[in-house]
Amino acid sequence: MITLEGLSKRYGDTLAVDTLDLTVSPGRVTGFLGPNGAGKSTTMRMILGLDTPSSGAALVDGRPYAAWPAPLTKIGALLDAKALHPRRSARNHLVAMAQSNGISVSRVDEVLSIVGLDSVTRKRAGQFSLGMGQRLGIAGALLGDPEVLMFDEPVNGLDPDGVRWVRQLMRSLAVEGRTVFVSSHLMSEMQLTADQLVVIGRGRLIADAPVAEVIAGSSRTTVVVRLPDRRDFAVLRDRLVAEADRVESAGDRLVVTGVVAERVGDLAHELGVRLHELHTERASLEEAYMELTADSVQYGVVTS
Ligand SMILES: Nc1ncnc2c1ncn2[C@@H]1O[C@H](COP(=O)(O)OP(=O)(O)OP(=O)(O)O)[C@@H](O)[C@H]1O
Repeated sequence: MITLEGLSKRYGDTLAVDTLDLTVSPGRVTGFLGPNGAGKSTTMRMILGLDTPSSGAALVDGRPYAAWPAPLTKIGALLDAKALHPRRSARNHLVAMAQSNGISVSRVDEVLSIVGLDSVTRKRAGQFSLGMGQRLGIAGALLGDPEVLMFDEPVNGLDPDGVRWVRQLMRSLAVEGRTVFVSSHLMSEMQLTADQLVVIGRGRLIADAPVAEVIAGSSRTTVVVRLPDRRDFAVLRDRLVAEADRVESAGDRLVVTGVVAERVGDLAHELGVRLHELHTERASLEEAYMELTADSVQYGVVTS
């Protein structure tokens, strides 16, 4: 489990992270989203003790990262895939990490095989492609068989096969009961991978909810009702106007925002009106995300 308690970080005039309170729970993949400059990397660096909070605390299973005697066995992370010694081989890079945390060398070969780098273990890390570097970084995160895993943009530079592999890996780590905290700008990928979403903007928490809830909360998620009878149509429309956020008429259809399909069905039943169709059109995660973060985009393009 990762716990943030009033976590803040100030760099000069910039409040990069602003009093974040958050629990990232085990057994699920938690997506960490936010526009450029929102404070995601800074938050992750503080969790790993690479940056000192200006106030508040970032705890891994109740203790700061540095308080764990062999931290790699508690939390594994991929932050910057390029942070490698360029002349060291993939294997030697991992052996050095293992030795500093009392991890057996046999585990190095195990993780190289898990990430599909067994054929290039002697190749220098400096000659790796971006995708191979990402795989090596993921191998490093898995090295200590930790309960908590954190990945900053793990699919960056991976081909479609690699992207799918990372998705399956994250899912299986969560199924094993681990805490998986992953940042990404790829909304379609997050929609497939994450169970829970944490969205921040300008360092502040905007949302912490299951993916389905974030999507359901979007104004682009609508309920569509089709009624064959004009009088029924008017009766249901007038009733919905009283409790929905928006009701639009489109031919023999009503398009309703802010009321779930179950409620529309119950109302139709109560009013004795006949329906020929009732379904929900869900927003994509990207649409829901854009709406949530519209006010916190630091480098957005101004349109009129
Ligand atoms: N070492 C630093 N010194 C000064 N300012 C910094 C430093 N690191 C980050 N910042 C600032 O803090 C804010 C948050 O940056 P951060 O990199 O954490 O955002 P992010 O959400 O990870 O962004 P991205 O999606 O672009 O990676 C930004 O305004 C950034 O310019």
